[in-house]
Amino acid sequence: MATFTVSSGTINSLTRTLPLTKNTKPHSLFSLSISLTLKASKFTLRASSMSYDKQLAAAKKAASLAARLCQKVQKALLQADVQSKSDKSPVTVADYGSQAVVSVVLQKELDSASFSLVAEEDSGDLRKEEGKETLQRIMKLVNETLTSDETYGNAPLSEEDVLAAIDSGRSVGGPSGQHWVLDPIDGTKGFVRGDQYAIALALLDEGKAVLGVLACPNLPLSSVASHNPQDPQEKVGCLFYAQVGSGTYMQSLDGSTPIKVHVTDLDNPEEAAFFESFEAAHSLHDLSSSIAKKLGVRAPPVRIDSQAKYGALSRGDGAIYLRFPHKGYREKIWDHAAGYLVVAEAGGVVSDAAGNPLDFSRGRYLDLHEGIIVTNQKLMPALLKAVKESLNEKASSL
Ligand SMILES: Nc1ncnc2c1ncn2[C@@H]1O[C@H](COP(=O)(O)O)[C@@H](OP(=O)(O)O)[C@H]1O
Ligand SMILES: [Mg+2]
Ligand SMILES: [Mg+2]
Ligand SMILES: [Mg+2]
Repeated sequence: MATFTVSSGTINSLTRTLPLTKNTKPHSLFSLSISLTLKASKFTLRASSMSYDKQLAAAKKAASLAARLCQKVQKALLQADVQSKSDKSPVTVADYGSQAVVSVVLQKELDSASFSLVAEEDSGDLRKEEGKETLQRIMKLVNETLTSDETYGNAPLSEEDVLAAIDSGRSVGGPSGQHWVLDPIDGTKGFVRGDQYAIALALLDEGKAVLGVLACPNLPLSSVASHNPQDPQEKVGCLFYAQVGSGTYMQSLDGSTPIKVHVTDLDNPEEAAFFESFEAAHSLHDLSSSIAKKLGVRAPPVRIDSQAKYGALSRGDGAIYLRFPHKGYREKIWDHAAGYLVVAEAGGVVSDAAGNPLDFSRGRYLDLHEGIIVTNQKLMPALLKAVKESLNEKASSL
């Protein structure tokens, strides 16, 4: 016989919402409690037995193929002369191409009838007369990438197919059903400089992140701090992935055996290294420096682009990630959903500056208090205190 356990808190909170009167008989309360117990148990069983293995395999394949496309474009971009480097079109080609590849792969691998994708790019500019040449280049690149995987055979996509694949990313997401969330190139500025960038893909189910995949083509497999750029194994890039309740894993982008990763267990903030955006326009470096000073952090900040920061933190390269955008900026869900789950499943904590969890259920934007802070459970109380003090000082100096 199966035995069910349900916390008394669940029953208490359920009974609180029921209309109990003076006339409610003890035996009816008893049967009510039994029926609630069974209902709650059914829910628990369903939630814990939910597996996203099939979606995870599809997401890893999609992100790895998109990474292959981006690597090719970045290589050509870095070899180009100065004049064509200032031309923004290679970046555009890679952004759109990556989005098209991920969309096509997910729809080929999974049930396309219920497919919903919330993604950064749309095809508006490509449908204009001046976008025609760029669209041709994207189509060629997407077809080359897809046929490099033998399972997709030789059925090239038309321009219309590519446009439709990009536009499937127009979903508005929300609190019900399943939605994929994609940033086809996160860290565009890093991509252009030849630095870090990521293909970030997450799955939301009923508003919660349940899968997170980060392909980081320029992130070394060993720690950011200790890696040896001469070692060819260091050049293959990393793939992080997490499924809710199953931990976070990392493998090389060329498919090495995955290893389970965990955030640092450091409890002394003085020894912590902290990450922030490379771009000062994306995060207030002065504010993070004031927070780090309060915590006694000795090392200088590690500034890298994209959600590669979440990946690096999930394996303990650093202990803290601070992100404080300038006033008025609204964060988008594709800039954080995948990174959030990669860190959370590796034992870390991600919250806004007031300690609230991130809420991915409200559509394309995240509504936040001030900024995003990430660290392990031991350091979070001290970090929250330092953040609060620094924000108060900043407010009183205005
Ligand atoms: N003024 C701003 N403040 C904060 N974030 C910004 C910003 N302008 C752009 N961004 C976001 O910062 C992301 C890059 O983050 P990071 O600084 O960690 O590399 C960008 O993602 P894209 O490169 O996908 O557009 C973009 O969404
Ligand atoms: Mg982004
Ligand atoms: Mg992007
Ligand atoms: Mg962008």
